[in-house]
Amino acid sequence: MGNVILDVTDVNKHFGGLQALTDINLRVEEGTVHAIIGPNGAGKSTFLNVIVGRLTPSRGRVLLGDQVLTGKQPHEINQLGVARVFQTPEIFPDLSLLQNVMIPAFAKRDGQYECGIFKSLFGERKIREEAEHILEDVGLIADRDKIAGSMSRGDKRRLELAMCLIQNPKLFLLDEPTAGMSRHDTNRTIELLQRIKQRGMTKIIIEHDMHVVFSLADRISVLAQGAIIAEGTPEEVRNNPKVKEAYLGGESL
Ligand SMILES: Nc1ncnc2c1ncn2[C@@H]1O[C@H](COP(=O)(O)OP(=O)(O)OP(=O)(O)O)[C@@H](O)[C@H]1O
Repeated sequence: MGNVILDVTDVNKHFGGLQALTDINLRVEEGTVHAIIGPNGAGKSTFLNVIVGRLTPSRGRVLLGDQVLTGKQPHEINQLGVARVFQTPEIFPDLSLLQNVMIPAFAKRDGQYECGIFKSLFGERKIREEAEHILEDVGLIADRDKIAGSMSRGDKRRLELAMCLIQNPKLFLLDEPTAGMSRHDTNRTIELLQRIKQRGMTKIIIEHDMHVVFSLADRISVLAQGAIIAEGTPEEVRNNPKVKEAYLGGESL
């Protein structure tokens, strides 16, 4: 294995009596796309929430490079280079698309969202140019002055991708990036993610759509009832009988 960027050791999470994650061990190699799949309620979102600091594990440790993430606040983890797109896009609905993409760049420069935009305008032009470049990349440049809240759901999700990309994260977490999208928008998003894959950004992607998973993933981990039941290349996972069993009692992927 090359450089490990994310190293998860023995992570457990319970909610009261419910064991949502059991002894999760996962290593993600720098520059790869690692998919996490599994039936509804398997623990996928819980796992992402542990990585980004929204949930504290009951036991275990998460490292980004040599930095310990466990116990840090979400904004601290974000500052260390972890960005995430959510199932429901988290955007600033009253601002333009361009402003939406510029804000995380100011926040990264100034250390926090709250005061970033009001701080010195030094570097603003550079940030604007970068934001425009990224809007072009995600196919939204023609709409840069539109109000974000007025865009379609698919466009909002692409906007949120752009807001993460401008941070140039070390690790990019995508929670069902194509959920609710038309086939056309899904394919555009796959193309976009393939393009950004070439830049070498490490990604973890949670996805139910196997077309998306098999188009993008270098490796796949399969979660079922809070435990990893299989891990390997897409071909290995596709042919694993335990995985077929976890999905609807043997139906093939
Ligand atoms: N905050 C919480 N409090 C209590 N139980 C929770 C909480 N969050 C998740 N759970 C439970 O933990 C289990 C794992 O949920 P999680 O949302 O991580 O699964 P998932 O694999 O992401 O599912 P889906 O594919 O449906 O999004 C479920 O049984 C869920 O009900």
